[in-house]
Amino acid sequence: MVEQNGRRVAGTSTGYADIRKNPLYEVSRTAFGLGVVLGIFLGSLALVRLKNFHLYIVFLCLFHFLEYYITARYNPTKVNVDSFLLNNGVEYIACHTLAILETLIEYVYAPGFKTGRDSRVASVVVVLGYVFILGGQAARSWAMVTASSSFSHVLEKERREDHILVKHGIYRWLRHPSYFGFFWWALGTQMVLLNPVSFVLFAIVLWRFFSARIASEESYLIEFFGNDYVRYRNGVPVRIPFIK
Ligand SMILES: C[S@@+](CC[C@H](N)C(=O)[O-])C[C@H]1O[C@@H](n2cnc3c(N)ncnc32)[C@H](O)[C@@H]1O
Repeated sequence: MVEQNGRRVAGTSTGYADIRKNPLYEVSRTAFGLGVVLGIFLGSLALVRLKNFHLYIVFLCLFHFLEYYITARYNPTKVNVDSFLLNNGVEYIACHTLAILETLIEYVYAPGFKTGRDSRVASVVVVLGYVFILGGQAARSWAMVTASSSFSHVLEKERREDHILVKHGIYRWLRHPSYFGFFWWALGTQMVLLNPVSFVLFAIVLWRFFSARIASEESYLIEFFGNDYVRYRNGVPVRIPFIK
């Protein structure tokens, strides 16, 4: 934290964003685009039957906006246009495209099922889905704020000077809170959409991804922090099923 015009500003304590990696026209265009899509889907909510689909798009826009915003605010030296995570790999785009297709196709053939009005079980799944989305987003954002300059969207393979082992805040209860948040957030999106096929697909793709990612991330963290990290790893769970 540093003082700026009498205000405590968290982000600037670690330096300034590199303007060359954050072309203003591109950042403003992307943020504007996300805002427009969010506005259209939120604004038309009252007019449509498929409300959960509209809310899914709203939460998707909010997620991508927050990825950039929190990085810019709390980790400014690492922020760049990719921090929106809109280019989050082919699998990510394919999964969301399939999820949208599944929603629309099933809506055509089983509109009652898709709107969740057919059964009590469906209503419970949808409510639980919103809990996962909100809880997952909160965990991810909180992790990014807590870890600040130790957080990076790209896996660090060499230790930087300002990289400290984070064990406080949400990291006290969860070893990989941003992955935990993303995992449950993404499953929550498929629950509110009542997408059985995409739910299974998301679970498999995300589990495989995070299982491999955590294994390689932890081998670097042990290299960086030695026994401190081993002790931390032994005491704090991940809370993604079947990942120790
Ligand atoms: C995308 S961030 C994810 C952080 C963490 N895995 C999580 O889910 O909140 C990846 C970077 O965070 C760093 N990292 C992960 N856990 C850390 C911790 N407890 N303290 C400091 N850095 C950590 C890794 O070195 C990696 O470069």
